Amino acid sequence: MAVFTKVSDQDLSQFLADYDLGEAVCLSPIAEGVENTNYKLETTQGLFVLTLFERRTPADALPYVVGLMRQLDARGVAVPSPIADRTGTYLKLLCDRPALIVSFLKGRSLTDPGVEACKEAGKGLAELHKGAQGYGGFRPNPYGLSSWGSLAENCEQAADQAARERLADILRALDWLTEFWPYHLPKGSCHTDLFPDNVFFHEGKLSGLIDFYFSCDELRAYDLAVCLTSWCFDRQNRFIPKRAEAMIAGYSAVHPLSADERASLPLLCLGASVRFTLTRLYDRLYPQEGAIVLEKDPEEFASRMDLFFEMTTAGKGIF
Ligand SMILES: Nc1ncnc2c1ncn2[C@@H]1O[C@H](COP(=O)(O)OP(=O)(O)OP(=O)(O)O)[C@@H](O)[C@H]1O
Ligand SMILES: N[C@@H](CCO)C(=O)O
Repeated sequence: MAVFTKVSDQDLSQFLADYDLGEAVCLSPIAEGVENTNYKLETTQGLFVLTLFERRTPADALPYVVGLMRQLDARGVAVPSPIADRTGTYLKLLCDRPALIVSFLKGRSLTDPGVEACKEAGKGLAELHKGAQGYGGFRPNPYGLSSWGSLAENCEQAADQAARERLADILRALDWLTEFWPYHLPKGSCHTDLFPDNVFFHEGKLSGLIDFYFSCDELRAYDLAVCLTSWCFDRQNRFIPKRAEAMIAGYSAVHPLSADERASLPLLCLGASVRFTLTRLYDRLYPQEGAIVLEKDPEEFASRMDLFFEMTTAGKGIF
């Protein structure tokens, strides 16, 4: 359960006084997530999500995120609608944290998505990329390639023996990535964290994309690689090529994917698995005091990193 910051009834009623959302009925902590504090907020006018942004989501990044969500929402992509207060302000302070209210979306995420769900997710990502076209904001990726070296150094400073061994693999992968990163591929506003837990399904159809707080300008094919790396493994952590095939087909049906982008996918999947191994390792080595949070296992992505390293260095395609 990710609750880093507790909001009292008094804090909440003062906060809500600026909005046209009626009176608070119930504020309940949300049991998923590792990054920010999330509450389900019920008011006399309906259901919402209240997010307080924590250490990986700095206040100066949020106008980009909210602007992107508003554009996607306006273009009919299924994302939560940001809610403004009476003065038209979306981002406010609550308990000394930047805070945002968004609409509550229907549906549930899948814990073990099959081939059809992977296809839908590929389509959903492509709709997001299409809907983001022309967005005027700019945010470099705070957790992109250029950040991985210093994240690894920070991890090294607090590493135990097991972490040290993994860091050696990470550094080896980083050398490869630095040498061959395909900077020339097309960029756009990307989600960069579209894991299965950030995609909702309702009655068998994709019903919502959430958690835009890492959104930034990135290679679009890297965004697809994040999805491949997080959706296309089974519960035993085995890569399922049919899921990857369906996801790429779903994406390509909505948004073009060049031969060059496609050929770069194994390397970009290696990058994505390095990113998530590192941030998970960092969170394990530097836990936040007083936080209620379910730790995510760095090994899950470290073994995916091994697989994509092998694929990339052997010059194999994604299947
Ligand atoms: N708009 C929404 N509508 C309904 N439920 C939501 C919404 N936003 C978030 N949630 C719920 O809150 C949970 C956590 O949200 P979110 O993924 O944004 O948190 P996080 O801490 O950033 O997590 P992550 O570990 O994925 O980065 C989601 O898994 C979902 O159950
Ligand atoms: N989706 C990420 C958390 C956000 O950094 C993970 O599962 O590690």
